[in-house]
Amino acid sequence: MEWLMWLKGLFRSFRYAFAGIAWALSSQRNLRIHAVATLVAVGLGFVQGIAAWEWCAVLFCVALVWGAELLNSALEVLCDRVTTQEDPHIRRAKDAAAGAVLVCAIISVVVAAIVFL
Ligand SMILES: Nc1ncnc2c1ncn2[C@@H]1O[C@H](COP(=O)(O)OP(=O)(O)OP(=O)(O)O)[C@@H](O)[C@H]1O
Repeated sequence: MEWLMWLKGLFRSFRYAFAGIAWALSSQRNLRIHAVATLVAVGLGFVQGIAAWEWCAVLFCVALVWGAELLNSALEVLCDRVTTQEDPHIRRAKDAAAGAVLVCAIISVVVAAIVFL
């Protein structure tokens, strides 16, 4: 029955992860923008009948941006738990995390232009 406990633990960690995504989607405006961009990119992919390597590039960018935004959201929550007072360290941490999202988003726009235009 050890494998059953292992499976239960696995499903529990999936549930936590989905809860994190649901929370971020409901509270983070930028993630909802990424969700719309993802639907547009996947829709365009089907309409244009893009090649397998183009799907790989598009889906990699989708994962990159969603991952960066989710980590950015996690960091924002932690920062706000530390302090909501003006603090230069918090500002740098939040700005750097936002910068990571921006880099991923810019690269994704370039990849989308290469694949779809
Ligand atoms: N406690 C703080 N001390 C100093 N600067 C802060 C603090 N909290 C936020 N900031 C500044 O405000 C910016 C926006 O922070 P905020 O927590 O409002 O994120 P947000 O607007 O939800 O960002 P995002 O659009 O990336 O989700 C930060 O990048 C940082 O420059």
